[in-house]
Amino acid sequence: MTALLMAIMCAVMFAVWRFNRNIPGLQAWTLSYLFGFGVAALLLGRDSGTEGLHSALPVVSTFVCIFATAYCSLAGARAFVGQAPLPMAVPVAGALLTGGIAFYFTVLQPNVGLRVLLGSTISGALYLASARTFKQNGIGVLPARRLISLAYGLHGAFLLLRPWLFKLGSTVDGAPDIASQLSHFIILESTVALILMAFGTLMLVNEHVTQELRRVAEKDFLTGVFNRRAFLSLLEKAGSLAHRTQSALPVLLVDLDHFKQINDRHGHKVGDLALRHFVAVTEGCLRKHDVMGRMGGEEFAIFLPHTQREDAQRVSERLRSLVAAQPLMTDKGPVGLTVSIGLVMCHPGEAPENALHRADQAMYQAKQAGRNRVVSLQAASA
Ligand SMILES: Nc1nc2c(ncn2[C@@H]2O[C@H](COP(=O)(O)OP(=O)(O)OP(=O)(O)O)[C@@H](O)[C@H]2O)c(=O)[nH]1
Repeated sequence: MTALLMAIMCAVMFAVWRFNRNIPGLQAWTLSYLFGFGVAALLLGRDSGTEGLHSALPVVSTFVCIFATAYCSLAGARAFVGQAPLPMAVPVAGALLTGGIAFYFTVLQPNVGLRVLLGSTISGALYLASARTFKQNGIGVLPARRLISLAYGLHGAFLLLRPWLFKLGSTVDGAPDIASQLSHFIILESTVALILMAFGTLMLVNEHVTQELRRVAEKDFLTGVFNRRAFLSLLEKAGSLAHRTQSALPVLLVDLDHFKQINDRHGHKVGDLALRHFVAVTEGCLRKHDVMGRMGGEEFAIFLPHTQREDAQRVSERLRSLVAAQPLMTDKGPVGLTVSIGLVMCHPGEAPENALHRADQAMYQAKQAGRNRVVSLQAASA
């Protein structure tokens, strides 16, 4: 039954991976289930009484497959949360060590207890490391990470305890019966843990796809900042929050100067690079909770929550001078950029579109006054 379940989960994981190859970690998790199926098939061989598992090769293979199952889970977790892959030497050394332990305690110094203790400790530690990887990366906010981290953690802890359960079982009356029941329990536990992990993995896939869809719907493809629609909706929310506290919200409209000339002189590709460069410079100048969006073409809007007019004025000036001081470096030399900025305060109760319209007027005045400057409009006209 376990082998059948593993085969089904393996096929499901493979199908999911085949259609979602860009999801980090999924390939490693699919491999993990493949090795898990290998373990179940090898154990099935033993249950049906084949000769094989009495010799060293199947025992070594089972141990290496158990190690590979656990290692691929960790590799998947690391890839999913964006950590660098471990050097290839780590899994190779781990597989050799596990295989060596299995061989040594099967052929040279037969000792099932020590063999199981060492093998379980290695894979238990790997599952705990997988749980820790998710715990350190957003477990609090994302339910899929909570589930998979719990499944990895519990399974890891159980693997570490397993040899001691056997030891305890062997000291009570009716030891052979207890050992056999423990074996069945262990297989049951592994099956349940692997099913939970598979559910967790599928939920993670769902989380990733949902985040991707949200990103595509909300973000500007070229620069990665919010698109116009998403920016306006965030501005509306921030505006109503500011309305509750009766505070004004600074809104900036930033337009790159003579951008058409950059495209004409250096080509559209350099124009695109210039837009990205501008966004990078701006993001370096803003705080974490400031929000930026691309309104279209070479026009961007920014709002600065919890900021007074004087501070917003300082931020605008700093942004203007930073952009002017940091040209885009290309193969053919630096390409200078400047921006014209319109700054207004979105007053409590004012519609975001109206504030943006006023910021646009301020920006237009900055253009008219010679560009590369900030114009701040004082009062709402609506
Ligand atoms: N490379 C690139 N160019 C773009 C993009 N979107 C809009 N543009 C170009 O941006 C230029 C904007 O030109 P204009 O509206 O005349 O403005 P400008 O040249 O910046 O002049 P001022 O705003 O008056 O300083 C046009 O040539 C558009 O083709 C884009 O995504 N990539």
